[in-house]
This record gives sequence, C-alpha cells and structure tokens, in this order.
Amino acid sequence: MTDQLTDVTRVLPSPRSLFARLPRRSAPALDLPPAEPEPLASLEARDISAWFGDHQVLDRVSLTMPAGVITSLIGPSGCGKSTFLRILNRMHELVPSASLAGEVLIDGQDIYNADRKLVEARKSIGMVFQKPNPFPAMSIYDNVLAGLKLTGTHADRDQRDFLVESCLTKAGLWKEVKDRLRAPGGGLSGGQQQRLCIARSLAVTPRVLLMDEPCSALDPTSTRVIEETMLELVNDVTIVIVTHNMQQAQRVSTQCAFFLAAQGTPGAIVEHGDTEAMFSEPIDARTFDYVNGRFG
Ligand SMILES: Nc1ncnc2c1ncn2[C@@H]1O[C@H](COP(=O)(O)OP(=O)(O)OP(=O)(O)O)[C@@H](O)[C@H]1O
Repeated sequence: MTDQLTDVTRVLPSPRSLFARLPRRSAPALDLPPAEPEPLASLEARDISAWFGDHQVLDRVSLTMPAGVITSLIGPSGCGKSTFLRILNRMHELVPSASLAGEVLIDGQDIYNADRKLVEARKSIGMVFQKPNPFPAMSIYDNVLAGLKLTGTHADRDQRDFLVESCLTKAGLWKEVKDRLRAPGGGLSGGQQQRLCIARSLAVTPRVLLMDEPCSALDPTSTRVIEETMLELVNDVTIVIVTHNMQQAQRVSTQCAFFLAAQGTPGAIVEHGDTEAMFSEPIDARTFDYVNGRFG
C-alpha cells in the first residue's frame, strides 16, 4: 500500500512536456508553444552507503547508469539491490530508521541536494514494483491517469484520451484493453496488471524508470511481453532493473552490476560492466560462480 501511494502521488510535469514525449499519434491541440522532447537522462550513484538503524546494508556503492540503456542489478538475496534502487528515487528515506550517505545525480544534478524537492525526484524517476499494484476497483482508464488526478493536473477529455492510449500503447497493453477501458484494473491478468502499472508510471513522463523484479510474480509468457515492452521503452526512458533471473538480465540489459554482501558485511558492487562480458568472461571469481548458479 505504501508503494502504491508513493507511486501515484508524484507531482506531474506540465501538459506541454507530458504530450511532447508521446509521439505515436498527433497530440490534441494545446494552447502551448511546441516543445522539444527531453533528452534521455543518465543516472549516477556516487559512494552510496545505507543503514537501517545501525545496520549498514550498503558500503560506498558507485555506479553510472547510462542514458537510454537498460542496466540490470543482480546478486543474492539480501545484498542490498532493492535498497540501492529505492535510494535512486528517494524512497529509502520513507523508512523511519533509514539513513544514507553519498550522492545520486540525474544529468549531473544531485537529487538529494537541499535545494531540490522530493517531488522533483519522484517526478523524473518512476518505479515499478515486484507485485503489480493497480487500484483494483478503479477502471483501466482511470488507473493510467491516477497520477494526474491525485496531483490535480488538468487535462481535458481529448488530452486524457490521448494520454491513456499513448501510455497503454507504450506499455504494450492497448490492443488487449482498448475495448474495455472502463472495466476495473483488478480484472486483468497479473501480466496485464503489471503493464497497466508501467502505463501508469509513464503517464507522468519519468526520465528514468526503476523496476524492482517486475516479472517475479509472472508466468513466462507475461515475462516475455514485459521484456519486449522494456526493450521498446528504453528508446524513451533510461531503465534500471533488479532481477534474480540471469537469463532475463542477459536478454534485456546492456550493462550489469553484481552486488554481494559477504558474511556480516554490507553490500557492495563486486563487478560491473557490459552484460555479455560479465556473463561470458567475468573478471572476479565470485561473479563467475554467481552467474553460473553456484550460489545465491
Ligand atoms: N525496511 C527495512 N528495515 C530494516 N532492514 C531492512 C529493511 N529493508 C531491507 N532491510 C535489510 O537490508 C538488507 C538489504 O535488503 P534488500 O531488500 O535491499 O536486499 P535485496 O538484495 O534487494 O534482497 P532480495 O533480492 O531478497 O529482494 C537486508 O539485510 C534486509 O534485511
């Protein structure tokens, strides 16, 4: 529930930037000057350490997540991958006992800078969670627009229709639901619900999309559809995905980072780089053992 609320209460960009980045068909006429699409964003984590109370779970993690690329985060359970992901859009600070050190830069600007508002980080860095979390009783149409409604962003009927179709198309769901947009989101299959959540995230035009094991609750067919969706989306939005599925990391990501928390020590990155190289010729023996299923 916390995740759901966090996801949809982000403040939206102006209608101009909303529609400028949805090119699949002509946007309804707006009384605004034409806008250039925003360039793809790169994300950089510098020396990130994290704690829950006095339990340190990450130690000086640095990683660049290049613009327009899918970066996968892999590693055994409990090594801090989800914590790292949540730090990337300031969700870690929602846990009362949580603290952190380090910097997260989007296009060189630190999202933790005291001058920057929390809502700005949430606006530009969206999140899709492990368990699909649409509003079950709300219609498919209204689920996509949930962020607009909650933040009071005005869009007229044509603009809303356009946004719903564009985001559902980008999320690979439009053809399956276009004739039942008023049906409840909870009536969709698990895979469709996850794609609805992706559409909901896209409706607020994030520049980076974080995905925390987005397919772990899905069957292989739905998983493949989500993967295809990700490979399409990466043309518009930089993606970072946490996955336990080594085949998935290889199928979708260009770059990969291997996290590990050795016995009693906080999580750190053992190795990162080109995904293909990490799986075929890892530098570190622990990476070799992990990607070959010898532990984890
Ligand atoms: N809300 C929390 N309060 C206290 N400790 C937490 C909290 N969330 C995570 N932790 C601890 O932080 C460490 C890292 O957890 P995290 O969920 O980031 O790991 P992970 O690599 O994503 O694991 P998994 O792959 O199982 O999801 C673990 O020791 C975990 O118990």
